[in-house]
Amino acid sequence: MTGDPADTTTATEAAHDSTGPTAARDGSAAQPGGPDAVACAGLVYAFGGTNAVDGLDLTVRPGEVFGLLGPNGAGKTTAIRCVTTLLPVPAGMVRVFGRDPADDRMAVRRLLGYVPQQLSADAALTGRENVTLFARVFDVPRRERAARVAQALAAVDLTEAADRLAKTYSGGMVRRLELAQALVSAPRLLILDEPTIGLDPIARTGVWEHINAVRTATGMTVLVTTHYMDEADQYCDRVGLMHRGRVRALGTPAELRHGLGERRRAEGGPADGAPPTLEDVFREVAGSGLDDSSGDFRDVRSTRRTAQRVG
Ligand SMILES: Nc1ncnc2c1ncn2[C@@H]1O[C@H](COP(=O)(O)OP(=O)(O)OP(=O)(O)O)[C@@H](O)[C@H]1O
Repeated sequence: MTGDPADTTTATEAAHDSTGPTAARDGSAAQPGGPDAVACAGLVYAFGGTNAVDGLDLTVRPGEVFGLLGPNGAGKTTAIRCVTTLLPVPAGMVRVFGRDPADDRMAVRRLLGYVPQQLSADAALTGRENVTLFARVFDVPRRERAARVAQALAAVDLTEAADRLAKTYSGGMVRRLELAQALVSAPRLLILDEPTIGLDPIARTGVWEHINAVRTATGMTVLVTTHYMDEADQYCDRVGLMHRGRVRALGTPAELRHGLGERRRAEGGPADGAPPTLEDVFREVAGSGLDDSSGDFRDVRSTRRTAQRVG
């Protein structure tokens, strides 16, 4: 995650960057022949003289769960911030369901729900109050609000805990509460930045199960960033392996793993060697560029901060 001022996302800001719950607002599950959920071509974003995103080409198809993978500092958060309109697009192209954020920022924002790495829930409010706040910010009609909030909380299994203060929640519950906040306005595209960072394995599974259940129930598109290759392998339809600002390999996890297996066989590798993992694929595409020096102090510090606040 970054250290720029835009990162100090408050609950209201995050609400602003997010959009809602259950069935997508316009009933839009994947539309055959419709525009891609996200399309980026040649996207570049620089901090000072360094290109954090360096010619990113990326397509997320309607209705899929797409994982953007990469180590600290790969440029995932910066790319996502361009898609969510939090950062301008200085060079290259970004479209969200065919819309250009530069033409109509608010129209793009209304299409998406965003759960940033930073805390977007208010510890001093109950779960229900937190989700209601987002429902108000996103203009969920007053007469529908209570039902929609209850529905979003139920979708993430927080009905029983809904009237407890968020500060009494576990890390996994906080993450699920943030998911409910993003779902309450029924977005077409749900964007999650490191949704499971800092969670224990059971809580991580719980978060993914809820993401998948919501996707199945609504057909919404999900774009998720993660460091965890095993999670992406298990839960994402397709993944993009990002390194130094660009996607270096793209496909379903199985395609990428099998492709590496084929290359190893063609090069005369041991026939009985362990089948490649997604992490092996990543190491291959990143080559010598993937080592302990990936990311800088800022990246590691922000990751730790995120892990601490949900842990
Ligand atoms: N505000 C900033 N000022 C200067 N450099 C920045 C800023 N934000 C990010 N960077 C740099 O841009 C690069 C990409 O950062 P970004 O946060 O997009 O990566 P990431 O893949 O999301 O990493 P993480 O998983 O740690 O969040 C890194 O080298 C980072 O240090």
